[in-house]
Amino acid sequence: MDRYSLVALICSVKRELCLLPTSDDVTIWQVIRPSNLPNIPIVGSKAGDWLPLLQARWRNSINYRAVADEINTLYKNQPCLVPIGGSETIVLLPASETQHIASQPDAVLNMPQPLIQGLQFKYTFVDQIIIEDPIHLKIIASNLTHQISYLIDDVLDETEWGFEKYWGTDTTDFKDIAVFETMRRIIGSVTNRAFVGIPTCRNPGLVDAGMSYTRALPEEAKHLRMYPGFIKPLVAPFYTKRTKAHTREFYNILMPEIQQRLQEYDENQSSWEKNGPKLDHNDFLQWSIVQAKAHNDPRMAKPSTLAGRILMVNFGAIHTTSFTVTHAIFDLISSKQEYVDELREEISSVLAAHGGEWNKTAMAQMEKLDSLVRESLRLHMVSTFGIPRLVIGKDGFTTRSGMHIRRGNIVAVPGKNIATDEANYPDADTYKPFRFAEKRKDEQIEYVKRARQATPTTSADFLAFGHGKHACPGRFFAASEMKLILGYMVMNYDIEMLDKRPPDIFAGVARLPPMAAEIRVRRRKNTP
Ligand code: HEM
Repeated sequence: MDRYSLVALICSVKRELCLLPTSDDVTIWQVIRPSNLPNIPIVGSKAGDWLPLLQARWRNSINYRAVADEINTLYKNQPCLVPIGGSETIVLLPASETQHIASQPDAVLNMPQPLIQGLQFKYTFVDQIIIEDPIHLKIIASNLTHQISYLIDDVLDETEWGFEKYWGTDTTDFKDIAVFETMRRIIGSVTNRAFVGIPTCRNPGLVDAGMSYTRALPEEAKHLRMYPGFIKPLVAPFYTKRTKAHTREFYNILMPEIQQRLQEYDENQSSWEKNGPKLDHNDFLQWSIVQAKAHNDPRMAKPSTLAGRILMVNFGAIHTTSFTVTHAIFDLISSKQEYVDELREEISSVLAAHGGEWNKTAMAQMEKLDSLVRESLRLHMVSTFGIPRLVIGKDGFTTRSGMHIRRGNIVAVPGKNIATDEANYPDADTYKPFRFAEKRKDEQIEYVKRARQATPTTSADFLAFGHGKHACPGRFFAASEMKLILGYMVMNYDIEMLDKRPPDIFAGVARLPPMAAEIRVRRRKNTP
């Protein structure tokens, strides 16, 4: 064991015993303070444990499936503590608290803080101004979402390019395809088409650097979290070498495009100010430049800050979308050929009614395609826990049932269990791709509920995109992108059905698709 790991181990044991604080500020009181956690059952602990939190953390870390089962059977309707290696102990509240948590103000339950602390952004993200002033949230929620209908042609063009490049055009022989590996590349280019435009989006180095950054970050953060705040600045340079290197690669590829756009903006600024901006580029980078120039802090328009924002949105968008599309493909091809046929029928008839054009209205009418995406999100939420929030209110947080939780704790609800609860979804463990499309058509259900079955709609029973004011702002774009990619795939490729779905991978609180699994595909004849 090297000396860094030894210090990390000692610190993590001390933290378990509540002898060390979990925040970055160390005071004597924090060092000797008693436990801040509420006195409720601990998942993974056993009668007779001497150090129940520490022993449960150890057990939970080596068998995460057992944790999920225990929560589902014993703690469905009562709160519990979930200690898991590499993360804070979570105060898991029952499903009945979901709406109450989601509607709390940031000053009581904070959403970004668990993420910022959990991912140790202070050390793993180079430009802190992006964390402090996340204007990208507004750009995603307003520009990106409002521009979806204008971006459809670009997304389709990039989807075609990606499938031809990574799945091929051979209409004679089937070939083996690694689903996740090819999807992450296709989704990387498609998403970046909307972020930085063509040709930069097709640079494989850009997608690779963004994905490698996303992969390295949780691992580095896991090590850093084991240290108390005053040691972190000393050890961070050793632990963050990979994220720093991938950030540099990402910036180097983007810089020429950013410099050129900034120059173009400066040259045209006076005419744009007079006649309104004429945007040759309709993408996230251009919207960011316009926002940054209007901002009163000149640091916002620095090329490195603009590149950092693109890296941040790559981090939020590409892994999540690639995981979901991979799940959706495996779910579909491990089910029934009839489902594929039904989808093709729906897509063909809707496209025929729209002159063969994929547009916003046509896509809204593809309810089975939409339902299939939502069903896979329901069954395979990336994180087992929904809406994690840090209690920052100075008086703590009181649950709907009256339990008091002190400041500094992280609360969440069992998102995965909620999504597979029979009370919410009949036949909950069964994959029914058109479950939500059928609900939309069911006249027995009141109109408002029927209308709330589309993929991006969040609710207390559907937490794949979170819920409340911090629900994923990219979900409208993601839903359209996933529908286009999956729709294009079923219309243009034959895929050999599987007898059995390859199992998901459990990694801590995350549930990932079978990343290395392959399928057999062949381009369909007579496709455009
Ligand atoms: C299938 C794809 C996606 C999934 C499953 C997903 C899921 C999530 C979830 C669970 C959250 C946390 C919400 C909460 O705690 O209430 C979130 C937040 C976020 N997502 Fe997504 N996301 C996806 C795609 C995207 C895309 C495409 C973008 C960008 C275009 C994006 C940008 C963000 C951002 C910026 C946040 C932070 C929101 C905030 O701080 O208020 N996501 N996402």
